[in-house]
Amino acid sequence: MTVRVPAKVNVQLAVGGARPDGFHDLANVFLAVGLYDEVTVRPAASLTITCTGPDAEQVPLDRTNLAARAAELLAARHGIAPDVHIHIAKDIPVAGGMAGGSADGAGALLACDTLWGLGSSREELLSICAELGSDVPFSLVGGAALGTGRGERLTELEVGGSFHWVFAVADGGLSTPAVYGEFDRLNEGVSVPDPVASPALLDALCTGDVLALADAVSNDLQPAALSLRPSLADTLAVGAGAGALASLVSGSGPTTAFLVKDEDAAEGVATALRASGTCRAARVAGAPATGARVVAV
Ligand SMILES: C[C@](O)(CO)[C@H](O)COP(=O)(O)OP(=O)(O)OC[C@H]1O[C@@H](n2ccc(N)nc2=O)[C@H](O)[C@@H]1O
Ligand SMILES: Nc1ncnc2c1ncn2[C@@H]1O[C@H](COP(=O)(O)OP(=O)(O)OP(=O)(O)O)[C@@H](O)[C@H]1O
Repeated sequence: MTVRVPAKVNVQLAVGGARPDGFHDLANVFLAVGLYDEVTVRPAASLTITCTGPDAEQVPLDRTNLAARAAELLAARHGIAPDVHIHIAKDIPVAGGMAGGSADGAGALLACDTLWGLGSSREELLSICAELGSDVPFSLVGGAALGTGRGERLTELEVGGSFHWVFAVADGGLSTPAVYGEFDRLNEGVSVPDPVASPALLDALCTGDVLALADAVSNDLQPAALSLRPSLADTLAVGAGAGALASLVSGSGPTTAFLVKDEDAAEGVATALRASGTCRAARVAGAPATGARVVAV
């Protein structure tokens, strides 16, 4: 049973002050992009995981892997043993701010639910996703959605066209809690406003207007990611100089995202990024992408 799950970019990430539970309230506009992990599950004597792909050695193969946790949570809810082998074919950068681990969690959940014939409702699956992590519900749903609360409460959004993106993959990852911690440090003594979704941005998604979307994108975690990884400013400058309509850090980074007009512009920006030596790789991807779905039985 194989499930394909997309990466995400946050076209708006408005971050409120730290909550008593350590999380931050968000207005998080997710857009699924066409870079995918594939999660395959098959019956086995016990729960085991393997992973292949360019970043595979950075992926934990124990029970802390979000795919393993998804299988365990689903099995526990149904009083069965999580005896599956999970294989992750990983193409989403690890610790890159593109929700790669979340994609694997959502993928394993859907794959196990299908393999075990449980037929869980969308609501049941989404509630397990929210338990796994703030980004996991969106990995299941895909397309575009506004996430509120800590990002797990989703309202699906209409997208009136397709968008072209280039992603610059950085050397090494950034820890999501460390980036939120740096956000708190940079905002110490400042009254952080409640996060609100931008009407102009939602409108640009709805109409498929790339220029309006480029004007409206924003990421409140970008200053924190740049503070922890100042070299990302060079990558952003290369993409902007090569004609990207918008250049921003993807979520908590360190992947940087470049919105471009069309496929030709994407190739131009990707070539400039590769030649610049400011990133490890440049990947072209379209959006919106569909959420987790079974691709092979
Ligand atoms: C940066 C984003 O990727 C944007 O979509 C997400 O907000 C992060 O989502 P995630 O990786 O699924 O994060 P979780 O696994 O839920 O939380 C990891 C850690 O990130 C911080 N965190 C996460 C989400 C949130 N709304 N506020 C936070 O402060 C907390 O320190 C938390 O302990
Ligand atoms: N299946 C998985 N794939 C990758 N990392 C995982 C997985 N399960 C757990 N992890 C752990 O989670 C950490 C963050 O990895 P991940 O690729 O999800 O980061 P991210 O894309 O920055 O996340 P997000 O954008 O949701 O904040 C890794 O360093 C790793 O220790």
